[in-house]
Amino acid sequence: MTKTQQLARVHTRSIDDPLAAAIAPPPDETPEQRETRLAQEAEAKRISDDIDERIREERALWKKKKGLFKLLLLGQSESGKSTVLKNFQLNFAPQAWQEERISWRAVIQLNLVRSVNLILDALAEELAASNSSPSPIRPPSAGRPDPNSADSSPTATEPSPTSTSAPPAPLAFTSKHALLKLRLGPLRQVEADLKQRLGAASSETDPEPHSARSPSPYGASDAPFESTYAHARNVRSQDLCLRSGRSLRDALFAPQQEGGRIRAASPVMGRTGLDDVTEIVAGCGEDVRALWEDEVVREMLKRRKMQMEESGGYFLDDVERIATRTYEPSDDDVVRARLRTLGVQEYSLNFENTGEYPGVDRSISKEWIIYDVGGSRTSRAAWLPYFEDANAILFLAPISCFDETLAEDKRVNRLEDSFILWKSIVSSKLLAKCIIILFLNKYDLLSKKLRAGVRINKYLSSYGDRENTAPVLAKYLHHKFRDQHKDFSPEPRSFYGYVTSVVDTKATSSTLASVRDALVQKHLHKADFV
Ligand SMILES: Nc1nc2c(ncn2[C@@H]2O[C@H](COP(=O)(O)OP(=O)(O)OP(=O)(O)O)[C@@H](O)[C@H]2O)c(=O)[nH]1
Ligand SMILES: [Mg+2]
Repeated sequence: MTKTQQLARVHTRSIDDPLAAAIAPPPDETPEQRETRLAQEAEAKRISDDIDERIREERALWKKKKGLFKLLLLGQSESGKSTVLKNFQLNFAPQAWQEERISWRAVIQLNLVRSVNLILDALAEELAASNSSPSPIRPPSAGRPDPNSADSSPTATEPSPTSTSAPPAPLAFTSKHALLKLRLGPLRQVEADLKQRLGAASSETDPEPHSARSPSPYGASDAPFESTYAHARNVRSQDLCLRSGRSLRDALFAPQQEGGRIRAASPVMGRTGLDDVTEIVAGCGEDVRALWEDEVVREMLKRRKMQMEESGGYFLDDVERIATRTYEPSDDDVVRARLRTLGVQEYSLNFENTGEYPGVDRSISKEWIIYDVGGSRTSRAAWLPYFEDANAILFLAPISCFDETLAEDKRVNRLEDSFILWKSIVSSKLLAKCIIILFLNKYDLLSKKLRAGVRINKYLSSYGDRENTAPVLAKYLHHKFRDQHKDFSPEPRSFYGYVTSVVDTKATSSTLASVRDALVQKHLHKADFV
């Protein structure tokens, strides 16, 4: 057959066969175009093979996971779920923990910088207000003590704002404060760049759309999953997806989402690279310390009720250690670092160097799957699909929050929200066979708050005139949660309740050891009888 006859046959076939026609190269293709086309086809095939391979891997993993012990961490946002996950790794997979510790540096830097910028925002407002008032800012030497010198305090020469009912004296800002604000200006760009690098999880909240709210926070149903489930269409897709990670870093550092596709957190930053960030933060260390230790700034924060020490990712007291060029996070830093969880994060915990339980299936004693979830109200619809498969639930109720409201809905008291969630979990038929463990968390913050004079019965009238102390409130709440567990569980089951401060890694270590023992024993016991 001649070349012309061959071409004619190809042409005829392509007319007969629309698929062949669609994929046939253009008749007038140049050698360069052909090269580009072949390269594109090879790349498309590589991507397709990759996807097939990933599907095969996922299937194999899923088969393997079917027999594994699955623990679900549940509770409202900022209750301490991810902190518990970190404690699990610190205790039971220390080698993996050490390998990943350094990756937390950017999160800790962001936590520190975010706190500084919050203070600077407040300072900027105050300075703008005092500039427009009749008594403008004074230079530090204008007859007033330097607020930074050890033996002087602006409040020492002024009546205390709380001692009389008269309006408090204006805050004694000086040009030093304006200068600090100016010199710490670069931290705004650092915050923006770190946020860009770490993705959506690095922003604290996304408020619920008003349209998703009923007049009462939970409507008539009293079931947080159902009411939020109904609003699932309003939820951003990233709040509903599962991200699995074999490492803690993968599980906690949520990748960014773009048009439904997951993109790994970019190693390339905005205007400042990671080393530049460390450099800038180190350069600002001295000024951050001066700002944080300044008496006028402290008074300003007090008047504005900004309790920096109680917010997640509090590192201001550690600025001297963190704002250095050679900073490496300690175990405690990583445990205290705050990064919001988006969607559901799957983490596979391989117990290193821990004793086997004699006669116990290796899958229960050596490897668990832990699901860490985003706790904000809009994220809760994503929990439901994991209920069916869960062997155990660890529920966190932060008990220091009796006088606080949810970040996503200021009308809802946080303790009340925890009770409603707890009730719906213990009464869920899907979870009837699940072992449920309760952590009454943030006991350290509760003690601090009560020592500072906050009255419990002002927020919790049922508390009556019981002693206004942390042990008494913890016991009171323990009984309340236990009673709900007893009254609403679809079938009788044991109650495990612990009072915890999960940022205290030493105390948490022994709690987790007994939790693990209880879970393994209970799981086996149940397996014998089903
Ligand atoms: N002082 C103190 N801080 C705690 C305790 N538990 C958690 N925290 C801090 O509270 C913040 C929130 O904790 P996370 O573990 O991130 O909370 P979460 O439940 O995972 O929150 P979401 O991911 O938003 O659902 C972090 O900065 C923790 O360090 C505690 O017992 N005491
Ligand atoms: Mg979390």
